[in-house]
Amino acid sequence: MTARPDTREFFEARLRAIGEERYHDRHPFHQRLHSGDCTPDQVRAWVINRYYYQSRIPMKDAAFMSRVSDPALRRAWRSRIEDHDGRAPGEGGIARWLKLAEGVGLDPDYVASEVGILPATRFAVDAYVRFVRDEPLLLAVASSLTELFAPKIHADRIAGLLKHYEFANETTISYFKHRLTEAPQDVAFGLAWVLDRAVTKADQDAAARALIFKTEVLWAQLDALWSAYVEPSRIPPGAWQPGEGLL
Ligand SMILES: O=C(O)c1cc(C(=O)O)c2c(n1)C(=O)C(=O)c1cc(C(=O)O)[nH]c1-2
Repeated sequence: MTARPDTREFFEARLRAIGEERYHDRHPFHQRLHSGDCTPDQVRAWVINRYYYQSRIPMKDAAFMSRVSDPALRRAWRSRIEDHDGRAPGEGGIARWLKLAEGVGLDPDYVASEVGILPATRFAVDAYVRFVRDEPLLLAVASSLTELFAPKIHADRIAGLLKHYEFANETTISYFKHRLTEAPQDVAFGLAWVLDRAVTKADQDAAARALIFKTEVLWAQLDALWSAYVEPSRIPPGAWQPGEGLL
């Protein structure tokens, strides 16, 4: 006998519970960052490594769209690429991230060169891009649903950075301000899409696992940062050394 699927409401609650338990707002690195306890070099390490995640998001969205035959789904998805790449040079999330990089004293060209990224960051982020490229579309969309939990972390980050760090101002936090409006639109669409399609127990279980996988992609990046740049600091060969890539 096949197991009975969850109701739509129960399944949504199950997805949300995954965020409650596993989203990276619970990671000690974020708690340190948002409460003002990171040193300038720890903030820089976060900005450098997180750039790699940012840079791969539009690539994974392009990989996703390349597999979609439904024009309506592509139309709904494509704003994600423009959010990050902008419509002209100097616009969009990647450019805004590089403003943050400058604000913390990093040369944006160094950050954009992707030199010095931690090995585990690269592995985790590349695994996300591959997952979205290779897995069924339902799981690819489900893996984006960590964005359900992102507005809270972005709001906490804006407040925490403005309160505790001199570099924080309208320009340097503008990436996060934009995400406050972009992410809820994206995720409302993605959530409805997943809830409409994950109607068997097997699909619901697989979608929940995809979301867990994504929380692990995010968590692993912060574990890597902690291990390299917080006590006891063990910077892997080839990764960014404090003092490098400064303005
Ligand atoms: O600052 C964060 O904690 C955070 C988390 C996530 C996320 O949950 O994956 C994203 C973002 N920010 C973000 O800015 C962003 O553009 C984004 C896109 C996606 C995605 O999976 O498509 N996640 C996230």
